[in-house]
Amino acid sequence: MLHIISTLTFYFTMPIIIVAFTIISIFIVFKWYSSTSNPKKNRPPSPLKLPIIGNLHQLGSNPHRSLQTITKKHGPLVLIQLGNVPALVASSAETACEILKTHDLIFASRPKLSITNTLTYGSKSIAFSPYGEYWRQVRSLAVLQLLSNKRVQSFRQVREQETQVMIDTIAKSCGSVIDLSELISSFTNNVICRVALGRTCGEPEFIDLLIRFTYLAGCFSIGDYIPWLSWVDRLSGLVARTKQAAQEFDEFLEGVLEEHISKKKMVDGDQNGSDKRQDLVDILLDLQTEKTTNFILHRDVIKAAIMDVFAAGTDTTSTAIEWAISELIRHPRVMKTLQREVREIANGKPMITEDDLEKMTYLQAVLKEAMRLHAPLPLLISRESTKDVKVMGYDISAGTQVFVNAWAIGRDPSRWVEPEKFHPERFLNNPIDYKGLNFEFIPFGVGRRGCPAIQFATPVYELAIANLVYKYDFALPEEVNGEELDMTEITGLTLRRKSPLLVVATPHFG
Ligand code: HEM
Repeated sequence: MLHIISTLTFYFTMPIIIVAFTIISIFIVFKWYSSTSNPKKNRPPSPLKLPIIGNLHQLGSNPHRSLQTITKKHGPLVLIQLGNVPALVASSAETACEILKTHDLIFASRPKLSITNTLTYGSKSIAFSPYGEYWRQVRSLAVLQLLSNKRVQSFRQVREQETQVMIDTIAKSCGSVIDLSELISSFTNNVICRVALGRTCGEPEFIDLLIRFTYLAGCFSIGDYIPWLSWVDRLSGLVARTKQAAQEFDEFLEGVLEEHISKKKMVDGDQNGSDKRQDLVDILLDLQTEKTTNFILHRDVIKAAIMDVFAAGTDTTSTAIEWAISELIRHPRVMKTLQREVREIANGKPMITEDDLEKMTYLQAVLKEAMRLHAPLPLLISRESTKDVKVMGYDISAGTQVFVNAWAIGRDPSRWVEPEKFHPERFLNNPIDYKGLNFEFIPFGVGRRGCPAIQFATPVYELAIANLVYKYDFALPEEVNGEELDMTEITGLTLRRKSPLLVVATPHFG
């Protein structure tokens, strides 16, 4: 009897549940669609989207490539939907110019993303802070005090010494296989650590922390796009790992500040003025005590500024070097032409110095070509519109996230002849540069939020590459042909090689 009643109840209630579920689902989808599309507005073309997630599933593991495919079909300005967040994708020089120049002010903010917010003291770093007075003050402080021509010059010795260390380390490999990716990472880390903190920081715990930190800064948090799914980030451990890395980095930076404060007391007390060499922390602490800026340098601001140099400066620079050397190994003709140039100009001296670099026109062309094909930050750093605006005649709402696909723009066939080919000659006798005037070539971004450290970064990688190819001939292990080098990418905070660059280096000078 009981069985019959429960079976009848099941048969009566089941259709009601199904109907209720269907009505609720239709309602949610309808609400979601009407909130993400407004028929009165002239929106840019969009690919078909799924309920709730929109186009999130189409981003894949290499979003710069997936977005290039989408724009090939729908045009150079596309509006996609990432969960609840509309996102504009610009993939041509013209659309990038509209966003980064014509409407620079409206697109000068950054979206608040939970991971970088936790890692950078509540978005206090220059790179991730929203547009406003705080960002203006801290960026102009960095530009004037840390990244000026004079300051960059003062770190010349550090760059030259660390290049020498890298070259000497390779010399010790005695023709065996070396992991050039690891060596290059440790070279850029050493340069940045010495410039920022006055010492190298090769302790395995710190290297591990830096790897975790940069990995997390490039991670995607589902809660940023579909807030009611933010529990997924907690469940996956992303939130806990981010908090842990932020705390460990803070402890490290606190130690660095204390070290510098005690050293400063000793130097100030020493009338003979013993060691007066200044690193970035010294400069920031001096500014804090002198109160020469009308901006109060709280401890968190100093720590966030140091973090900027690590987060924005290490991976980007090492990635640029890694790709350039990879392309050279794959293109023996280009490698030979470059080696001829640097070897003629250096003329047998022990090391190439920064004075030699500007005479090396082919080197400049090689580096630009490598950067065109492998922008270290392929989608720059995402922006956010602060007002409703019209772009190329389309209506873009305030709060839209913006991706400028610098990687796709560098490979746009309407701008570049045989764009997929590594052909440095295209940059010889050609004024195109990455300083922000040529929108077909923007690996450093452009405008108010463009990279403020071009002058800082270029001598680091130019010097490294010039000396590597000057001192050594490179081959792949087991006599594999250079042309066969695997160039698979992996996207994180930067776009890196998936597999480490393993090479055999033979000294050129016996
Ligand atoms: C090859 C090396 C580098 C490349 C390709 C690069 C590229 C970039 C790009 C694409 C952006 C975002 C631009 C935009 O949104 O328009 C950026 C921002 C930034 N970069 Fe670099 N960068 C490099 C090295 C460095 C170094 C060495 C530092 C520091 C010492 C640095 C500090 C910054 C900072 C602080 C920002 C944020 C600017 C802001 O939001 O106002 N970068 N960089």
